Amino acid sequence: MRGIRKLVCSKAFALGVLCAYGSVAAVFLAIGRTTLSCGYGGSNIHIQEAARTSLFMTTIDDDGGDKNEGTSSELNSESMFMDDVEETEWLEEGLDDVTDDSTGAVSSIGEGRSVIDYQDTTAVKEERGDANATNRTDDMVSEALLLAAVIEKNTTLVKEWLEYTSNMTTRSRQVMDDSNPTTVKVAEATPAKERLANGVTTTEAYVRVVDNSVVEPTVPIELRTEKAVTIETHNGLNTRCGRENPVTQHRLDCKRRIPKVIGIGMERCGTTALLFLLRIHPDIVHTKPKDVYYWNHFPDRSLDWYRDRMPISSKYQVTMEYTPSYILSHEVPHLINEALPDMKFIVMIRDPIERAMSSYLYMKHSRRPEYLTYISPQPGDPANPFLGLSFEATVLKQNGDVFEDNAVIENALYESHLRRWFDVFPRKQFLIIDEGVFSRDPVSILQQVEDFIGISKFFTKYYFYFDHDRGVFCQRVPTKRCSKRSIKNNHPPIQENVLKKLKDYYQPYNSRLEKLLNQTFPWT
Ligand SMILES: Nc1ncnc2c1ncn2[C@@H]1O[C@H](COP(=O)(O)OS(=O)(=O)O)[C@@H](OP(=O)(O)O)[C@H]1O
Repeated sequence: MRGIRKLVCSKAFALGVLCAYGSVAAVFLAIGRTTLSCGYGGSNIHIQEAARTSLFMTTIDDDGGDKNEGTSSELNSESMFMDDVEETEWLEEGLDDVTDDSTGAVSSIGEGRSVIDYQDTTAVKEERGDANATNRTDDMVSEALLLAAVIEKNTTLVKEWLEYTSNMTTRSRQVMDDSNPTTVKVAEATPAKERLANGVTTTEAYVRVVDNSVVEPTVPIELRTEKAVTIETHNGLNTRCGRENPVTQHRLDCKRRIPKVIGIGMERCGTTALLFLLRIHPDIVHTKPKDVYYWNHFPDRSLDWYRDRMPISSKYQVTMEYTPSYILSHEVPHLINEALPDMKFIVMIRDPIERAMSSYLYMKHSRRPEYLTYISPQPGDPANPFLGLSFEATVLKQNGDVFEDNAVIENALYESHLRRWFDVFPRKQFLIIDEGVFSRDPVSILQQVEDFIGISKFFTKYYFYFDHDRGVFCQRVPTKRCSKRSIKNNHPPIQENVLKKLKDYYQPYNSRLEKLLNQTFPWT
């Protein structure tokens, strides 16, 4: 049965907010009803309505079956949500150039502001007329604030919501209790569909509220506006540590933490892109730049030193660092195991020949001497020995054999590298990702990462778009960002005879890898 309650907030000023809880959390506004307010801390929330805007909400019961359908294909193309999105470039080499404005990202929805006016909570209580009214009122007010924040993209409301939820009574306070690992959490508001008819744009959004005491509180909301409004997602309202709110910082226990997840490989396998896309998850924080090199370059320094390299996180977040060169080390697995035996590891791998070409091009273009010696120990021009050396001359010795000691080749012997780690840690502590799958369908991979790390389910296709010029998926919200330099498959062709030699060389390693991982790869 599909649902049922409809809310209209039109030219007449708004109205009321009711959140009904049962098997679903439902929210609706009613025209001309009691005006409600959130009477906490002496402050009321008033949102003014602009003329000619109507807001129309429909909630759908959870047996509707189609709550999340339609969120993918429609969102895969650039839509009206892109209109006023700023594009910011990011660099492959590091993420430190990227300003993180995703914290509590809120922006004006522009014209067509809707109005919600929350007044007396007791009215809600009377309306409900049952014994649990007080707790429910708290929930209702919380939901109302949240919705207002979602709809209005209003920073003040977001803060109000955070403050309010931290002052909630009984059941909700219990939820916020330190001993309880989960908390009331707003995960997302995801626009799912958009229709334009008779000059009216209708946007359907899904608001996901994670609350460990409410079952299935996903609330689909339909917004109908006479003018197009931009609905974007605000991430992690109550899990991220903000800069300007000491109360919230205290509640979230904001401090630096040792990572729970480390990306250990492989270089040139999309590791920067993975971390970059992961970063919009409200439950993840990561180092900038991504490589820390603690375990392989500074193992004599203390764990406190390592911790100091980490970003500030809340107690609801997971800290990550990604140093792809760790996987090559013989000592690092043992060092980590001694100090942090429960560590989880992410390893990205890729067609070894593609990886070799990517590595070659990267080293060659970087022109850094330490890289150039990797390309080939065969001297060329004495003044600049490796510049201009071809891929073929880099991967093959003068006698035509594969140059197996060369890092461009050797790093892609995934099976032997992984085996050293599997000897030390249980297999279940590793997530192995094929870059080919990641580049085609990053959302499925990001969802696997969510499961692997054990964080909330957040990722949908809404957050990403495919950049046809670069050939890669990029971040869509809160701002549009993409790799500056990545142009996928921009590799020069490899001579047939060299390609065959490389395929033959990697073949036994690749089949051992498939056995080790009990998994097949298109490039084996
Ligand atoms: N979104 C996305 N999806 C999939 N793959 C992507 C993406 N963005 C970048 N790339 C490709 O990743 C390659 C760089 O890998 P790394 O970031 O691991 O390189 S590094 O080790 O940190 O230098 C590099 O590969 P090549 O272009 O073949 O060199 C990038 O193109």
